[in-house]
Amino acid sequence: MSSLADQLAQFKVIPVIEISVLSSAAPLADALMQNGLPVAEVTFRSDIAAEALAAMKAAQPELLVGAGTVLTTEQVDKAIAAGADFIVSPGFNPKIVQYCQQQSVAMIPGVNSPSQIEQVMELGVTAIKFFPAEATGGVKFLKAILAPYRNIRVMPTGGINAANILDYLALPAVFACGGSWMVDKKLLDAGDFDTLGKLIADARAVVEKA
Ligand SMILES: O=C(O)C(=O)C[C@H](O)[C@H](O)COP(=O)(O)O
Repeated sequence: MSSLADQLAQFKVIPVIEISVLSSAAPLADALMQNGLPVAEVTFRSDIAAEALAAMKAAQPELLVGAGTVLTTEQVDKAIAAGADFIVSPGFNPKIVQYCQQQSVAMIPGVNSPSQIEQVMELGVTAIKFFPAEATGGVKFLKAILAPYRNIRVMPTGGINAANILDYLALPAVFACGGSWMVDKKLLDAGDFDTLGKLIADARAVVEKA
């Protein structure tokens, strides 16, 4: 089976979603499928994240759905039970990385320094999230910290949008970027799936140029 990074690389942009209204989950899954971006990272920032993730999988079983903002092993259990295809964390918590390895679920920890990169490498991790990408120093900083490391693949997230995503995707180590601009929370909570559908299709069109 191909690695998680290889699977995510086909989409180039991963919608990072915060769902607060459970009834939005299924139509959002439909909008992602219908507009050419069949992938999602559902953040555990909301209380209903696990239910929303399960509802998205139930509506569109082909959708690749990860759990984001996973901060505890209990959340890993919840995400797996809900049908998560992968786990993402904003930071590097060795306990969570090792727990995911024991559970055989693919996991991408967040890092933003050379020391953290070396610590994740120690655990056999080869795909990392660079978070918060723009606030940490953007493409220039990422290029500089990656220079010494050969086998690391990166998913920058945080402050990425249609105007800067191609600069990140131009780096050979970057397999995809996380971004929330095409799954805007206000539109989601208001149930405006027409506008969301257009934003999703536009995001897909932008990364096609990479
Ligand atoms: O919670 C996490 O683990 C995240 O990665 C969430 C990020 O902060 C954003 O939701 C994505 O960043 P933006 O595209 O700037 O909105």
